[in-house]
Amino acid sequence: MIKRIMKKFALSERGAKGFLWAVIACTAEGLALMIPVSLLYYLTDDLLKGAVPSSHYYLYGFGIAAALALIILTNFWKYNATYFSTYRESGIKRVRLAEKLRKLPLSFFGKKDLADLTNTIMGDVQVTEQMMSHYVPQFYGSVITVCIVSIGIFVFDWRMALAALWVFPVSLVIVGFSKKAQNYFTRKQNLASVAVQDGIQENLDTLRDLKSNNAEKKYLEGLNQKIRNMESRQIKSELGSAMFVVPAQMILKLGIATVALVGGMLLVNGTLSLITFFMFLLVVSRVYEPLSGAMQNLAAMNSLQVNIDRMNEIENYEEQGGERTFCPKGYDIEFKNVGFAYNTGETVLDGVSFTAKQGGVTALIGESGGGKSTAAKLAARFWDVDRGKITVGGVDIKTVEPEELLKAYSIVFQDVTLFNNSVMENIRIGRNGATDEEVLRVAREAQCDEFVNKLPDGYATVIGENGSMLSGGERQRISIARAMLKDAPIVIMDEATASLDAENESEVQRALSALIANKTVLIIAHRMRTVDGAEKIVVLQGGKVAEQGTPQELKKKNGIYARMLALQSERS
Ligand SMILES: Nc1ncnc2c1ncn2[C@@H]1O[C@H](COP(=O)(O)OP(=O)(O)OP(=O)(O)O)[C@@H](O)[C@H]1O
Repeated sequence: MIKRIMKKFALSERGAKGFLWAVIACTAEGLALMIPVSLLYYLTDDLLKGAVPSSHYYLYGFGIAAALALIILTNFWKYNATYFSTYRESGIKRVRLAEKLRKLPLSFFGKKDLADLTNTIMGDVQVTEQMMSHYVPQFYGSVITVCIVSIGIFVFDWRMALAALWVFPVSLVIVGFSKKAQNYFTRKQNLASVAVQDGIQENLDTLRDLKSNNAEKKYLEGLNQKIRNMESRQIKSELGSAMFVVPAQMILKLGIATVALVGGMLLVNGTLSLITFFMFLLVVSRVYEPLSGAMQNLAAMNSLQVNIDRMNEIENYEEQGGERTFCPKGYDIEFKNVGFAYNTGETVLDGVSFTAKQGGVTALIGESGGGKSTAAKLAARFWDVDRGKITVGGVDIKTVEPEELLKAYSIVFQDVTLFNNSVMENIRIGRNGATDEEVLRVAREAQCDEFVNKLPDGYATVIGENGSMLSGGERQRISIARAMLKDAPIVIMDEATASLDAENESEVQRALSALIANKTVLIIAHRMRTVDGAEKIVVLQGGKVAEQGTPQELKKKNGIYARMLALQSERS
């Protein structure tokens, strides 16, 4: 049972137990609320007989006190079981999802956009939290309460019980039928709202380009259309829910009418006592309430499965696994007949084989789109290869847990990511726990000192979101300092010196040569000047290795590299 609850509502074992407990608490509260009805029944019976016998005074007094105490206690229990356990579970869920995202391969993020993922971690968890605390246990609790009360009232009078209870199966069937339609509406509504979030985020990210291309107006028109579409989806979803909820609630209310009608007829032909009739009127006035309330949120409750499915999609996605230990024999990186395609299915690398030797620089060059960045990312297991293998020191990197593997890598990306924190902390990300002195040393070596000292608070200056206060070259130097601090045996650089002016570049190059001594260095370069000192050059063209060798060998070969070299020296 616990396993089924865990699966149905995507709960942890503790959460499933908490949910079961919450349903029991809601049932107990529903039953406790029936005690005053029974007391009223006996009291009316006494009054109809003439007077309340004095021996019953204590009974009623005790009954009222006990009913009150039970109602308060079960209410408190319900509150505790539903709200507290759900909020605890939501916390666990958010952490679990975030933890899972950390372990997912980048191929997953290629399929999902950021707005969609944020929507799942924040939005879907919040909807589930709201439903699991306010409506779902209450719904199940009220259904169980009705079942228990039904047994009781059948014992009293089966004819009246039928008149009172026929409405329950009918309204539950309507609820059941609406599920498919509700799921459809919710899915469409979710897609529309993710499109709006995406649009807003994209608008903010690309504001500068939109303005400079005078494309803002056209973009905003598109965004307005998305917002209108979301509005219309929301209205359709509400209408779709009302179409089922209103009839189901009306049918529930019909139960009171049929009790009055059947009761009146039975009273007239003398087969029903007045007190039983009165008791049924009391019961039907109470027993429909919780179910009718729960139906009000039927739409959200029915569509809860959509939210749960979206969370499960993340939780069930296959992680990049592997050993938690990485003991290579040296750090040579070897590509062996590597083939790879992104989610789009188009082959990006095909039969790529080369070795990047430890203690030397291997430069990847070639036409734009030739697969250089892809090869570098595969070398760090950002994606797994489709064919062939990549080894580091003889160990297939597919067999090593990515977090463990990346401890051996320092990576300087072309598009540097900086955090809205101080320069000092932005560099320290390279090695958690590095002392201020160590950070200052690498910052000096990466030529950061001069520009950082001009900032208002030096190394303590907070540099804005993604380093918005800094120039491209400055951001890149911070990222180089980070890599230096990490001091890992493998260095991957994606045109790391692209944004530096000539003077800075030669200084950073000098610093880089200190960083890369006796390391395996894979550098993606567009400028031939950067790669002239490399031990090996690999030319990638159309996803295949077109040439490889030392710069001298390739110059002699008079092929692609020689042509690129000639072209660039012509330009400069
Ligand atoms: N995340 C991705 N999803 C799908 N296709 C991608 C992705 N990244 C790159 N590609 C495609 O893979 C091919 C190789 O891209 P890659 O970035 O590896 O080339 P590159 O040689 O580094 O190019 P450049 O010199 O312009 O940076 C290109 O056709 C590109 O469109």
